Amino acid sequence: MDFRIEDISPEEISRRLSVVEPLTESVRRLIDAVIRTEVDDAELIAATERIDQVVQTLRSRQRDGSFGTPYTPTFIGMPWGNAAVGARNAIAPPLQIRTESGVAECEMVLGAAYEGPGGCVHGGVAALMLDQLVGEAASTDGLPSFTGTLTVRYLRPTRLGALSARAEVTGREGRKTFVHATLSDDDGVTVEADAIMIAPKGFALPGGEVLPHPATAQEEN
Ligand SMILES: CCCCCCCCCCCCCCCC(=O)SCCNC(=O)CCNC(=O)[C@H](O)C(C)(C)COP(=O)(O)OP(=O)(O)OC[C@H]1O[C@@H](n2cnc3c(N)ncnc32)[C@H](O)[C@@H]1OP(=O)(O)O
Repeated sequence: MDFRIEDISPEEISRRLSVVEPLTESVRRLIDAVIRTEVDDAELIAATERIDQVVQTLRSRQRDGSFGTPYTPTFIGMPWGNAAVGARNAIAPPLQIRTESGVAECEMVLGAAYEGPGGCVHGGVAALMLDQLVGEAASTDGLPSFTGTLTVRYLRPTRLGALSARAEVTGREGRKTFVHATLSDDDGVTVEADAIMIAPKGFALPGGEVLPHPATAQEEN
């Protein structure tokens, strides 16, 4: 995993987010509109041309490859291309995750873009959201962890609409953190998951230097 440092202030992060988050929301509205529109073919073709013009403008200056996760020197992460929570990623579900020691939770409203079985949330989307939540719950002590194993049980279909999710650390063993998570609608839990999260041994800087992971350092001492 590459580890890139970008030396910017929290104020500069907020300024950048204040510009890109409305853009991402606008693209989310576009995705929903494309799925649900009933305009005629001529309007669809005209819309395609207008959207392609916007894409061309955005591509006039573009980074190579993916966005990555830059960190500030004080370890504020900027995972803005992330598939689950990226502030610049309109295909990410709209999640505002809150964390406290060993716990991560959020409410969300999922629309047409997240459909699997008719009218219901796609199982992969449910797993994506729970994967992110278990990762954030496991990382609340500042030791980021990878998902080693994620076991998901779909108890009943999850209707699209207003939902909530919660993950809680249930145990730790060396570099392993055990986390239980649930996705719920108004009638209760629809999906539950158990994860074994593993703190990696270190982070590779672009130059090849590896920063030791604090949990590994504890193991070695
Ligand atoms: C810098 C500051 C940041 C600040 C804070 C930021 C917070 C930021 C929030 C992030 C939130 C992310 C949420 C998204 C989470 C993903 O989506 S992560 C992406 C999906 N996962 C992956 O790509 C992981 C791929 N796998 C790997 O990289 C490696 O296999 C792993 C998981 C790092 C383990 O490798 P390793 O360290 O070499 O493991 P190893 O030494 O063999 O084993 C260590 C222990 O783990 C066990 N283990 C190993 N693999 C597994 C496994 N797959 N399943 C179960 N147990 C396993 C072993 O049995 C062993 O157990 P013990 O013998 O100690 O009891």
